Amino acid sequence: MKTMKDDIQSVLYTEEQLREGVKRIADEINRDYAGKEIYAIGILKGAIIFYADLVREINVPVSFDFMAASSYGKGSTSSGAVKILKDLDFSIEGKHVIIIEDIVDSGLTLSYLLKNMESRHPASVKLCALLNKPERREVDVKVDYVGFEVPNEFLVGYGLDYDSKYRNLPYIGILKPEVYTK
Ligand SMILES: O=P(O)(O)OC[C@H]1O[C@H](OP(=O)(O)OP(=O)(O)O)[C@H](O)[C@@H]1O
Ligand code: HPA
Ligand SMILES: [Mg+2]
Repeated sequence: MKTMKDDIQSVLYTEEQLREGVKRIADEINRDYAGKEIYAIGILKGAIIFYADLVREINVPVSFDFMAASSYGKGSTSSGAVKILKDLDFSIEGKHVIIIEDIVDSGLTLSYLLKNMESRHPASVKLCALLNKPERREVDVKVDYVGFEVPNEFLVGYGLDYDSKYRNLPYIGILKPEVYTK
């Protein structure tokens, strides 16, 4: 029987490496936000696994909220348009917001979300992404907290999908090109 693993060319980050990366980011956040409270906005669906692991390493109070914004359909490249599919539940006015993403690729999603959040008058907004793929950047975005700089390959696992699949792989792998070019 064919398994998800058969579609993976190689493992880029093991569970252990991901744990270390998450811990490194959390340590920075704990240092920067000591004595404050955080309003953590997870971007559905890709960020949820990273989000769940990250918040458990943060030692200041964290309020949870989520947004769904989609720029990708079935393909492996961005369509350019960002659409809000689910908005925040609460106001972020006067709050210290951290936007939590799994990956920054073209930067379109995060740059759109950053502008959108800033218009709601939070006390501060920072961007946090587990993965950064700078080679594919189309718009400039400054990511404040990054776990790993990744090569220009299509990645899946630990929340990242292709065609809604592979999100539940516990590691991050490079998807075999024949899976998305066929
Ligand atoms: O920098 P960009 O080129 O904008 O790409 C990054 C975004 O694309 C993916 O989400 P997607 O829109 O595919 O939805 P998902 O999180 O539900 O997988 C990923 O989770 C980021 O949110
Ligand atoms: O490499 C990727 N994998 C999955 N989803 C993505 N969205 C942007 N880049 C990627
Ligand atoms: Mg996403």
